[in-house]
Amino acid sequence: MIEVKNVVKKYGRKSVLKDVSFTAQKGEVTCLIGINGTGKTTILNAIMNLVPINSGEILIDNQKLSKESYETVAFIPDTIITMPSMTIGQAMTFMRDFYDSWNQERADELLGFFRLKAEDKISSLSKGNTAKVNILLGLALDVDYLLMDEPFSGIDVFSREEIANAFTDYLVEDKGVIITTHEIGDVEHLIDHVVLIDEGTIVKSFAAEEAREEGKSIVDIMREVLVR
Ligand SMILES: Nc1ncnc2c1ncn2[C@@H]1O[C@H](COP(=O)(O)OP(=O)(O)OP(=O)(O)O)[C@@H](O)[C@H]1O
Repeated sequence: MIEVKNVVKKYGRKSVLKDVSFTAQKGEVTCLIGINGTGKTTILNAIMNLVPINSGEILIDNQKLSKESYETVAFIPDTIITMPSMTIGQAMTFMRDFYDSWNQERADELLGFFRLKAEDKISSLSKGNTAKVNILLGLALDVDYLLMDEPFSGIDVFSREEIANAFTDYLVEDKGVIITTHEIGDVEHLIDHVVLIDEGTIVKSFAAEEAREEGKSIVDIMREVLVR
């Protein structure tokens, strides 16, 4: 379980995260949802210790952040994470050489699943295929937790569906996944837990199943909570 407890982050005098607390369980997809600039990326950066926090605590499986706890987490930002001059195959080889947790069999499977070609150069890929490569590189790591910043942003509906299918497939297995998004629409069926964030504050946190049982979509609840 990843526990974010009472996290405060300021840039200068501006509070970007104001007492943020939530948990993300293994085996579940937790989605941080909020409009642009509301603090979602900052939360992922804080979990990865890429930005220092002012106060609060982040625990991964009850452990404070350490070299060991990081080996159980992979972070996929919303930008190209390998050298654009590489081919997909070269990027996979790079990852294999660099990470002990690289799972070549799963990587090959994902390549087929996303219908990507190993010989294609990363710089020549469409936005959707670039996102798929990022996701492939993250999902091929045998880690317990996967953090993904805006994996569906700006991607056409067909690619979004393919990516969503990878999440519901055995490929994600029992990983704990945290994704951020501002466009929930057609991917809401793959989400287990929703954390709504507005201006650096968690305004609601709920199981997606609860909403479904009440006959509401996540978008309905977002409207109720965020539109004032
Ligand atoms: N390095 C920085 N210095 C100053 N302010 C920053 C810095 N990084 C982020 N911010 C501010 O923190 C706030 C939250 O940014 P963050 O990127 O976490 O939001 P977000 O919800 O991920 O937005 P988006 O959906 O646009 O990616 C924004 O107001 C942003 O301008």
